[in-house]
Amino acid sequence: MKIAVYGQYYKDNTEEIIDKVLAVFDNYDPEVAIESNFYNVLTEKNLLNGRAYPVFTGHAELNGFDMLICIGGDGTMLRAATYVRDKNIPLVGINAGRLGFLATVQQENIEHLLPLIFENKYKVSPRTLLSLDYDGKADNPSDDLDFALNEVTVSRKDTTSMITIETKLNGEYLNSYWADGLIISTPTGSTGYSLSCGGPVLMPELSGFVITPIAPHNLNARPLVIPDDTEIELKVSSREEQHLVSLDSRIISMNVETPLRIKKTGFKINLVEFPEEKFTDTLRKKLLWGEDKRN
Ligand SMILES: NC(=O)c1ccc[n+]([C@@H]2O[C@H](COP(=O)([O-])OP(=O)(O)OC[C@H]3O[C@@H](n4cnc5c(N)ncnc54)[C@H](O)[C@@H]3O)[C@@H](O)[C@H]2O)c1
Ligand SMILES: Nc1ncnc2c1ncn2[C@@H]1O[C@H](COP(=O)(O)OP(=O)(O)OP(=O)(O)O)[C@@H](O)[C@H]1O
Repeated sequence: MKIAVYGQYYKDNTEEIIDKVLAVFDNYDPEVAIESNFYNVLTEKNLLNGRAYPVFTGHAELNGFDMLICIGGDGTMLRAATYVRDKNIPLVGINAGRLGFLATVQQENIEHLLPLIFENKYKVSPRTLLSLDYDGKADNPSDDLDFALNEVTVSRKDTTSMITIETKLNGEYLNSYWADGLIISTPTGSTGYSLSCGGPVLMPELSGFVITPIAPHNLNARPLVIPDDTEIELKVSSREEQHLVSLDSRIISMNVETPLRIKKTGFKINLVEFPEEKFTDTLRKKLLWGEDKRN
């Protein structure tokens, strides 16, 4: 089995996590490669116990891998998705962060859950992504910035004034939101930013997106669930010349009045799901649905 390992940060608890992961590797003897920046950190801190591994630097070098193990929080998982892209490599997250909604393996469960990967005792949960297109995109040097696992968001820039977001679905006018911004969320992203703005939680396998306004002053505007084969067009007008567009954690400035075309990508990201860490378990544990004392 060929395993890629990705992480962004070094913290005090990294050593303990790496020790546990390496112990599982020792038992199952996979071929391992580590993302080069993370590898440098791990070797500098002497966390690999003198072992050497091949490195990878980007998406193109991940051909032939069977799994990407991501060590970090949800932000690191979102970044890891930019390495996997359309390669169909299952992605599993070891939560070194705070919430870890997408990174479902807790530190204390590494020895128990990671072996299940090698014993083929896991499922994959295919996740729909959103793509962004606009005239002039090819001139933008950041080619990472054209898809999102969580959401595409437009928001105001350099102003406290609201922006107006003209929204069309499959070419037909829906609404002009007068708001701080607008979120187009995937089912995966429905538990992230969209949820904070009053959006519904979508089950991961649902074929839908959510359009959630951020603090709309049209008080009747509510989050809307749409079929995921819809092509969404947004056009922002503002007192400023630019507004922001974000795809998950990544953000760019965009000239106002630029038509933004958003639709489902032609590929999915396969998140690993273990029998005892299903989406509904994560909902209860991470969003604390089970914490109401009356339950
Ligand atoms: N007000 C908000 O709730 C808000 C604002 C901005 C961004 N976000 C979310 O943060 C994401 C980017 O992450 P970051 O690490 O760069 O920002 P960050 O450091 O501000 O972390 C955002 C928080 O959102 C959680 N999160 C991310 N994706 C999630 C998901 N699919 N389900 C449940 N929780 C999730 C993370 O665990 C983290 O605690 C965005 O894609 C967006 O969903 C949320
Ligand atoms: N490899 C790692 N080793 C130890 N700690 C880590 C590692 N990666 C991330 N962390 C911890 O997790 C924090 C958050 O990580 P990350 O940005 O990936 O997630 P996040 O989006 O903030 O979400 P979450 O709420 O799940 O932590 C980091 O600041 C750090 O404290």
